[in-house]
Amino acid sequence: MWMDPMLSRLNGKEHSVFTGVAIVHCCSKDGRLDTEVSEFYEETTVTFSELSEELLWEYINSGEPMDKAGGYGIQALGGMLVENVHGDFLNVVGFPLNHFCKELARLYYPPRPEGLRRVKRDSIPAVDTFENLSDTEGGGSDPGPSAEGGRGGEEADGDRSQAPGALDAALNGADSRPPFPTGLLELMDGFKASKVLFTACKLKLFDVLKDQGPLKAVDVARKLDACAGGTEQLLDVCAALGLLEKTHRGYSNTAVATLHLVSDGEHSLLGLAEYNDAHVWGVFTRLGLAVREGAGQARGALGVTEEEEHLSQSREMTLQFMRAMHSLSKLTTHHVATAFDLSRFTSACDLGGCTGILARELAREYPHLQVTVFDLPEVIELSGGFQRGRRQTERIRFVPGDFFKDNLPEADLYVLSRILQDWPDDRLHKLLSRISSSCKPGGGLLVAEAAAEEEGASRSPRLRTLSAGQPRSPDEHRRLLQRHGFRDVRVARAGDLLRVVLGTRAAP
Ligand SMILES: C[S@@+](CC[C@H](N)C(=O)[O-])C[C@H]1O[C@@H](n2cnc3c(N)ncnc32)[C@H](O)[C@@H]1O
Repeated sequence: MWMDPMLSRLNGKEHSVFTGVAIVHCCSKDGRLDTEVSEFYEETTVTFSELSEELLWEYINSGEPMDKAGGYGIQALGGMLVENVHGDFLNVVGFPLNHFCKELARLYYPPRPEGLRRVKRDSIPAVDTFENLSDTEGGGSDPGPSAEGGRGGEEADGDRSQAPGALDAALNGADSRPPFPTGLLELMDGFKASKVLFTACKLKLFDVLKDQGPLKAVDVARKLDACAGGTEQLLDVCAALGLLEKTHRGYSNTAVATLHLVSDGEHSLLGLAEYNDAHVWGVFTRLGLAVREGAGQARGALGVTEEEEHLSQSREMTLQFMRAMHSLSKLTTHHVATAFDLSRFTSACDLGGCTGILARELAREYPHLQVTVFDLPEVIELSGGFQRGRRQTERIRFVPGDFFKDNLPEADLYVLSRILQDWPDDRLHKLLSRISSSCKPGGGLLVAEAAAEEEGASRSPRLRTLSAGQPRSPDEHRRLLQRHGFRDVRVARAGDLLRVVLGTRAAP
């Protein structure tokens, strides 16, 4: 449409572009036509430049129509009309393409329940913009004053003019430029996404939205007692990361956030996020020092297990560690307890059993099993806090001790869940040899460890701690148990994260 009469009214003003889009998804089911309508709204603010009448006429006389689908053309000469865009640039040009693509992905590729949806890099707002966190308007793309329309103009039209060299290369069927290093750039940016997630968790953002969402940014800021500009940017990045939903009514939690990021959820991973932020983040910042000077010089990043380093520290840190282990274990205990039929055993001892969460699952799954949780005294002392609200079965008992020094409780099944990978070989062999001595012939050893990379584990087990131990292949696990007197060693996958190994103690 021609905008001449409107131009003089917009000159130097701020204007909101508000677009509503409905996606109608149709499919036929048993001869019936099913339809699903997904609607969303996108609001973007355009600040128009203050132009002299002379310049305005230059633009009007250029015959360049503002002919976008209900919006403004900001390409070529149109670029000089716009001073600032706050929000999605494509929405101004007439269609909120970024939001539209996200909606399509949500409709046709819903997030896998166990993982966060990775949103295409282009649509993730630049986290660097957090540098300007004041409440004054600062974000958004700036098409710049150039009469050529700059970057914005090219994107709006999809009319990317090719450099002569590129055209030659295309014609010759050869492009000498290296492929765009998307994966590498994502890797370099990844820590920002983690920090955004940790910060949102720490601020209890997902709790606020769970109880009161959807909320506008300014209301979230008020509830968090935080700066409005910074809160809005945090909310937008969380939305781009698939943690929040943004509509014209405000922000609300996505299903994955409701399930895993609110504090009182049955499947909450908040404890793990808090621990990673408070402890693991610091450990990894010392990685360079640990690599250069060795583990002894820079405790924490290499060679010293997480728990060894911090269990000697404060009670709060021990609790934080236990909350992290507890929330992670909740995802895996059922798989570990049921990977093999353990009904032939009548007593089990979970060495390093922490809060007792696996013990509870074992007791639930095997009604005749008595389970002992054996862990360091400071951990056992705090384990009571994790039993609240649940009926503590009489078949579970908690025993304090050090598995390197103290007598191991008697049991016909010993369990080591996520223990071996944290220890260097000498400690690991010491522990296995102590278990082997305590275990009677016919008894069992059940080991659950992170699956190694080659088995398609969703993330590298090595990355988990960069600790002194190492992830092992199924064969390596088999040999390890055989070396310590266990036979009939069987290996199974336990969900996405772990591998479970079961061996039977041979007669000496
Ligand atoms: C990585 S956590 C694993 C916790 C639990 N097994 C799980 O799968 O979630 C290691 C556990 O081993 C315990 N631990 C570490 N050193 C120990 C020792 N020397 N004796 C007994 N327990 C120990 C820690 O307190 C912690 O609970």
